[in-house]
Amino acid sequence: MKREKVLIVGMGLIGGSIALAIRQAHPEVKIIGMDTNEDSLTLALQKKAIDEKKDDFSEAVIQSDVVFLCTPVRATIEFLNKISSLNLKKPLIITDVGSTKLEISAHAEKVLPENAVYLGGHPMAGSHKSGFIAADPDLFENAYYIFTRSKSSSDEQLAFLKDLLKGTRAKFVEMDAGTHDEITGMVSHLPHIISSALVHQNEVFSEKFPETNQLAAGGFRDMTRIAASDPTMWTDIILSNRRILLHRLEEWQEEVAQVAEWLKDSDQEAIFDFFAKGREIRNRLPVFKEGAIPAFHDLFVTVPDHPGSIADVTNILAKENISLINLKIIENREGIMGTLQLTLKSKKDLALAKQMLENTRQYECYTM
Ligand SMILES: NC(=O)c1ccc[n+]([C@@H]2O[C@H](COP(=O)([O-])OP(=O)(O)OC[C@H]3O[C@@H](n4cnc5c(N)ncnc54)[C@H](O)[C@@H]3O)[C@@H](O)[C@H]2O)c1
Ligand SMILES: O=C(O)C(=O)C[C@]1(C(=O)O)C=C[C@@H](O)C=C1
Repeated sequence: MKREKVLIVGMGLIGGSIALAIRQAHPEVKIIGMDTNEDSLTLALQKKAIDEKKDDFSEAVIQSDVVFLCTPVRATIEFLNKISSLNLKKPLIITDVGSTKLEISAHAEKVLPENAVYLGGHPMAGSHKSGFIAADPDLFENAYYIFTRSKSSSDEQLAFLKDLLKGTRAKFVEMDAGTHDEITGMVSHLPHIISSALVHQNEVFSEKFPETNQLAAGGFRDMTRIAASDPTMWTDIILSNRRILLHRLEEWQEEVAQVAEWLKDSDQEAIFDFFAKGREIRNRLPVFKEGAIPAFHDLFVTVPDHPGSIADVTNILAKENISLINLKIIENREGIMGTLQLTLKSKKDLALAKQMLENTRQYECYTM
């Protein structure tokens, strides 16, 4: 098996992070990038995550030894269709990073030509951020990276892929595609639906009470961070896992209806048990081991309310060469301190930005 040329289609958050991780562990590998977003490709070239960019998918596949499909699920299925009509002259390993596995792997088994073997992949780490700008070689460190094997794949091919991905420092696990979709439906897809539903409910509510958004504190923010994720990606995911999610949504409605019943009855004991058991279960969840890096690096800075205070903050960062992925004013009331949310590229940049801003004694900084 050769790994001279790797093609990554979709140079966004996940494709970009994979390119950077392969680059770190295997600098000799030639990485070709493809994307419809020119900005992501240009940045990937600048950061040397890829050696070249290509427009012609068929030509790029034919030249490659390994293809990573890192696009939204629907596009990934379309790319499998395109590969099915190619006349491959050498063996090809195809993998993907899609958040669902059953539909993609069944399709790959059905359409792929003789010389191609498919191994499904899904790194269980990510973010609500999109594009190469948010890519990070350490994104998958200590995270689970799930493989769903196709019948035609061999142990040797799986070992080869793991070695190619060793720079991710992820923990590789295997499971069947059906189990994968059940589990991710529960712990990833359902929470994204609930988070967006909460944001929608609040939008209608806040028309009547306009102060609502200013007052929303940690609880609402924690619950709704993932509602800021990419809509194409999430439309594809939930339609691809439709059957399973319809069950989970039914159960969710029962959970919520039960709480409403207890409230109607002012059933203090049942409500207490609900929260007590909830806390106990939440506290039992395994925590990220030392070294695991959250997928985003947000620093919250309280700034005095005077003209030019945002520029003062960005100037301090610029002097240290710290680049910002995003800057958001999340609280700004006249006459009092406001809060800025600065999104930084890495844990290192976050620590440096915090230190520099705190050194001025003008800003209070915190992370969540
Ligand atoms: N974001 C996460 O947390 C996360 C985690 C694990 C897996 N995933 C999965 O990874 C995949 C990519 O997600 P992401 O977060 O990197 O999204 P992203 O938006 O950051 O990147 C996707 C990239 O694919 C490109 N693209 C879309 N259609 C294309 C096409 N037809 N041809 C070429 N390029 C195309 C987009 O321009 C974009 O740059 C999705 O399938 C998603 O389900 C996401
Ligand atoms: O942290 C986030 O923002 C994510 O949504 C990451 C997350 C998740 O649900 O945990 C999202 C989709 C993936 O397929 C895997 C991970």
